[in-house]
Amino acid sequence: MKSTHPPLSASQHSLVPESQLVPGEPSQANPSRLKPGAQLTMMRYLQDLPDAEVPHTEPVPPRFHTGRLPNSKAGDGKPRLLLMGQRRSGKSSISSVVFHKLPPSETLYLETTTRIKKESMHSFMDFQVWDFPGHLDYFDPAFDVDNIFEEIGALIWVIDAQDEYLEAIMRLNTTILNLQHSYPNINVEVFVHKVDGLSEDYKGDTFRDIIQRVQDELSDNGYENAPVSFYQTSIYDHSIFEAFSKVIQKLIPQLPTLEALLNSLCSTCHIEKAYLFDIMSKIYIATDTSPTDIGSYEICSDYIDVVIDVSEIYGWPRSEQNGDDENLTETGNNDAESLITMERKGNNYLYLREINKYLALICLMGDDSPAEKKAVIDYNVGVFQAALKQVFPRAERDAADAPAA
Ligand SMILES: Nc1nc2c(ncn2[C@@H]2O[C@H](COP(=O)(O)OP(=O)(O)OP(=O)(O)O)[C@@H](O)[C@H]2O)c(=O)[nH]1
Repeated sequence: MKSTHPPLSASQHSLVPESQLVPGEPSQANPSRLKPGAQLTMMRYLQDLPDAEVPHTEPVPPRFHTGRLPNSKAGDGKPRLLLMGQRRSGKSSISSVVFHKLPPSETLYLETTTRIKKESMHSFMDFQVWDFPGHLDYFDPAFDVDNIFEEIGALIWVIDAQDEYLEAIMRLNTTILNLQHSYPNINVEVFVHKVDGLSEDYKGDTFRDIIQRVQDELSDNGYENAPVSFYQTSIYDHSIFEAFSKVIQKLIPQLPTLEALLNSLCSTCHIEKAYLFDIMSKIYIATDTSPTDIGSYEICSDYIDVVIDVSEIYGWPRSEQNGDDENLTETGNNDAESLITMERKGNNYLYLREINKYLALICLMGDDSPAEKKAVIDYNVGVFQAALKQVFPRAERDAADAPAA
């Protein structure tokens, strides 16, 4: 079938770079609404300003995604996530729900953690999750602080929003200040947790109050730019997965490349939103740069569950071959089990394609994406998959080495 759509290319950009815009001339995409006279007066006014405010040009270090692990000495690409916070704030529940698929209601029976629980996760990248008991003071001289913080990717601090949180904030502030001193690059991710039990108004107020208290303390100590982020989370909805997705994304050096590839795929195939999911945890490791809403994430995440359930019943052992180009099938997908489904859900088409053992691509398409385009989408997703192989060669190799599922 011949198609008029060009194949996907990572270097496709249709936007005019900002540097090519002539200053003072309205761009075609955004024509000035000022009349020529008014524009002239404004130009003169700006030129005549004796002391126009000059923006601060000192290079600001990247606060969030740095393209490398914030604190990995060994550089082995195995980040460590630390879960810390007060007792009963929900740390073990989070780890069990996200990484072990424990139904949220069963976290009621989890026992309190008494010693540091270390778990290794093997997925598209290997990482460790360390669950800390709530009562420990990690900066006590009895602890080897370097051993704990030396190679971490992110510190996730869990605050129970349904409980008194002042003490939790005090401990968080002390921890951040200590870290700023010795390990300023560690991402601190604050989960304002258990928000499911709060009314909308109270939830917003609590969230703002916590942010304000932490930021005030940091700026009082001269750390305005500390890499601290805040999320509202609950294990009873998708918010915990979405928050974890954002935490993990900051640890993926290839993120900008993945986003560029997904952007190209979306514009080439008229896809509204594309997510690259880690199948095991349902964390999305990248999405295109169009605005994300929790609704589309929820649809995609539920869809993965359905596909996994169905493939457990009707799946087949994947090929052990590491598909060379000449062996590729028409869909370009010979080396991993592939599952393609188009389904109408509301006004959307959903498209899922297993990219390798660990990753699945899910695309949301609007009403204007008729099923006839599927061949083009298949082709472009095949190209995307080939590009991904170069970005994540390790994941592909492991997928091929691993015993058939
Ligand atoms: N409502 C609500 N309850 C939660 C949530 N997450 C955890 N919980 C409950 O909080 C309680 C404590 O959870 P744990 O995971 O044991 O807390 P922890 O921080 O690991 O506690 P320690 O091991 O003592 O440090 C459990 O009863 C969970 O069911 C949440 O998102 N919403």
